[in-house]
Amino acid sequence: MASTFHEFANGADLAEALADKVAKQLSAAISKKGAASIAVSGGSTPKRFFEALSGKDLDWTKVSVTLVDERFVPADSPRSNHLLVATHLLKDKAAATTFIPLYHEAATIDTAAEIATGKTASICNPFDVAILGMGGDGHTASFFPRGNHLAKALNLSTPRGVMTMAAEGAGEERLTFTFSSLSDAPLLVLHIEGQEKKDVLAKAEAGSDEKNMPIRAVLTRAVSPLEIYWAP
Ligand SMILES: O=C1O[C@H](COP(=O)(O)O)[C@@H](O)[C@H](O)[C@H]1O
Repeated sequence: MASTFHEFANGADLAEALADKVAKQLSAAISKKGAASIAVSGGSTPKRFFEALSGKDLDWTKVSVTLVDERFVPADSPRSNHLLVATHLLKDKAAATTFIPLYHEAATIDTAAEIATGKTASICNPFDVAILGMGGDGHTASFFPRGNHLAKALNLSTPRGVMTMAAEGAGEERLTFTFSSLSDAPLLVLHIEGQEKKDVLAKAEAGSDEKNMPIRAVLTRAVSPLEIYWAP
C-alpha cells in the first residue's frame, strides 16, 4: 500500500498537526458508530504528541486507548509504556478516556497475552487509529529483528490480538499486537523524528528482508495507506 511522507519544521509542529489529525479521526468514528479506539506506541518519540492530543476537545468518554506494544513489566516500572501514556496522555481532557493495558500480572507472559487479547477484542477490529514508532534497528511495535515469534506476528493471517516476543535487542520480553491487528487501521501512522530515523527509514525502503528490518512489513504490506510523520 502507498505511503505519504509528511515533513514538519520541528517536533512541536508535528505534534500539533498529528494531534489534530488523530482528534478528527476519533471524532468522526464517534459520530459514525458511537465509539472510537486508538493504539499508541511507547518509546521516547511520542511524548510531545501525547501532550498535544490530551488537550484536544472531543468526547473522550467514548474513546478507548491501548498500546501497540508493551514490555512485560508492571505499570509503575520506568520501562513501562503504560507509565509513559499515563504521564503524558491520560490527563487534561483525555483523562476521561478508558485505557486498556497490555501488561497483566500473571504467572506467565503467555497468560498475560491471552488476557490482553480478551480485553481488547472489541476495540481492535479494526482500531480507528494506530500510531507506530520505529527503533534504530528497524523494529516497530515489538516486531524486533530476529524476534522469536516474528514470522507469526507479521503474518497477516495470524488472528488479531496480542502475542509475546523475545529478541536480543528488546530487553524485557514483550507483548505486542499482531500486524493483522494494526495494519488495517483507517488512520495508520508511522511517527519518527530525527535524521537518524530518516536514514533508517531510507535503509528499510531500499531492501526487502523483514527479518532484519520488520518495519518493511508496514512499508510494503500494510492494508491501509501509511501516513509517515517526520520532523528533524
Ligand atoms: O521499544 C520501543 O521502541 C519503539 C521506538 O521507540 P523510540 O524511543 O525510538 O521512539 C516504540 O515505537 C515501541 O512502542 C517501544 O516499545
